Amino acid sequence: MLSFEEVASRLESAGQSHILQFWSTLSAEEKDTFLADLSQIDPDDLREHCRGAAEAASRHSSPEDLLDERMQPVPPEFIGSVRTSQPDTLKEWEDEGFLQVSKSRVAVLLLAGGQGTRLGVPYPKGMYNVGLPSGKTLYQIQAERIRKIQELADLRHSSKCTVPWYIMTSEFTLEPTEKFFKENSHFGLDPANIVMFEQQMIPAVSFDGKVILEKKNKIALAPDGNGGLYRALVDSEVLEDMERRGVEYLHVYCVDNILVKMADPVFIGFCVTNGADCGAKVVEKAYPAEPVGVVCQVDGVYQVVEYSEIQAKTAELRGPDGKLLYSAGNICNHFFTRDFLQEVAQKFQGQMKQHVAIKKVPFVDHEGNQVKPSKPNGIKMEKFVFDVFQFARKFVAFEVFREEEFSPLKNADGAPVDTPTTARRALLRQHYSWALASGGHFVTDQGETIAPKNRLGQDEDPPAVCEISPLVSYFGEGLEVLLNQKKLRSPFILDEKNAKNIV
Ligand SMILES: CC(=O)N[C@H]1[C@@H](OP(=O)(O)OP(=O)(O)OC[C@H]2O[C@@H](n3ccc(=O)[nH]c3=O)[C@H](O)[C@@H]2O)O[C@H](CO)[C@@H](O)[C@@H]1O
Repeated sequence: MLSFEEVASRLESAGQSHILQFWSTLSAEEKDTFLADLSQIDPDDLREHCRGAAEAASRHSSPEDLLDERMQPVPPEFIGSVRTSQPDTLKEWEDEGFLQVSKSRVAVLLLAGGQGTRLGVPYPKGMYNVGLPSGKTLYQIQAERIRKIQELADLRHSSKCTVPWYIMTSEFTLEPTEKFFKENSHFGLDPANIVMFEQQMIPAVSFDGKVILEKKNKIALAPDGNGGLYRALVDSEVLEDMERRGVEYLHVYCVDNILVKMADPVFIGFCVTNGADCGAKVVEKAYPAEPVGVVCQVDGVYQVVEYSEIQAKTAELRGPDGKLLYSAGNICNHFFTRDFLQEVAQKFQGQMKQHVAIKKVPFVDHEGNQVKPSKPNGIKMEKFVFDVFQFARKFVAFEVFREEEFSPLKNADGAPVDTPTTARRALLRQHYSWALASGGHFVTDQGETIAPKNRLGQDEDPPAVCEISPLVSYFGEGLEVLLNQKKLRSPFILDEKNAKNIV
């Protein structure tokens, strides 16, 4: 730890002496922790960060910052699609994916360092229970899908494979996530195959380029965006861990999509077969203002233009077929080879774009009072995970059906979309349709038939409640033998235990 004089001189050289303005009012203990925090900061990096943030904020949304004029849609022939591909082709991709999984070459990597501000819960989003009959949280669902995909690959190839689970957390989410996993016995997974690591936190900056003080002895810090992944992979030696385990392919995904197909063999197989080093799953965008990034080209290079950075008039453009021109909606499910990640970490990480977010950042005023601002007062700089697509030798996009693979939890109930209610409904609709397709018939508690409904309206709950554990079926497979010609009493929960009793 540096001395007070050393820290003071470093902060002065970075133009940030105000950080110590309350020093004389702090207790000995407060001084100690503050000094320890400040000793970690490199003055050159800090000066550069503050200068860059203020400059980027002043340019924010200025015409030269806009990408709209330089965008082109992805040519349809560059998108693989579950919708348009022949069943044989899909099966070939799936076989290839399962082969790679069975050889323990595939890992999943969860981006879980976000603060989940829109959902408004004080704990990590993965711990959220959307109110399924089983009460399972997002983390539990994901863990069980990993267990199932391992089991399915082992059955096909008589293997004993592992799909390691890498989890990127931040200062906000690491401790509660670790605790939650321990309390839940890692949901039946071997803890040796769960690797949690932390992304970097960076200071929030005022519009005049000064670090914001959150408390008298604490600067306001925020995670550096999900693109902080690439630095964290190096800092935490995660790439070495992957190499040691023989992992070659990564499925990177965001925490809040209740329908996420962990280590999806079809997607992995599609990317591997096409020799891609980088890939993105997309769904057709539902409406122009939907808050999803669009996969497209900018100056001929593949990238995602984030929903916060596209102008409404561009998002509303339609092609001759009447469909949105920019319709390849990013669902934050990416494929990377380990080699590609290695290359990004070594060569390109420093070139990644910094995105500006103007936010309300709580601060202390000159008198030392804590203030919650009513309007935005600070700049947070973020990197985005998809900003490495431009460095890929071969980038591919893969279109999947929204109702099968995408229902994100972003907002609290009461909002019109992406809430606990819509996530729960999406999962229960899927499981209901799997049960019907497997020949099951739903009945009420009194044994009366519930008329099956093969087509449900967009916001419609299924007429019967059915939840199928991922430990029984990963994506609808293997259910005929359990459910065909069976009367299923709603609410029907199919878990490992009653699956054994049925057979
Ligand atoms: C930058 C990015 O990927 N944007 C995508 C993200 O938007 P969206 O704005 O919804 O992104 P979120 O803020 O929810 O973050 C996505 C994921 O990244 C994680 N996270 C976020 C910030 C951070 O510093 N560290 C971190 O790990 C979050 O925990 C989450 O798992 O999902 C949408 C689909 O649902 C996509 O259409 C957007 O293109």
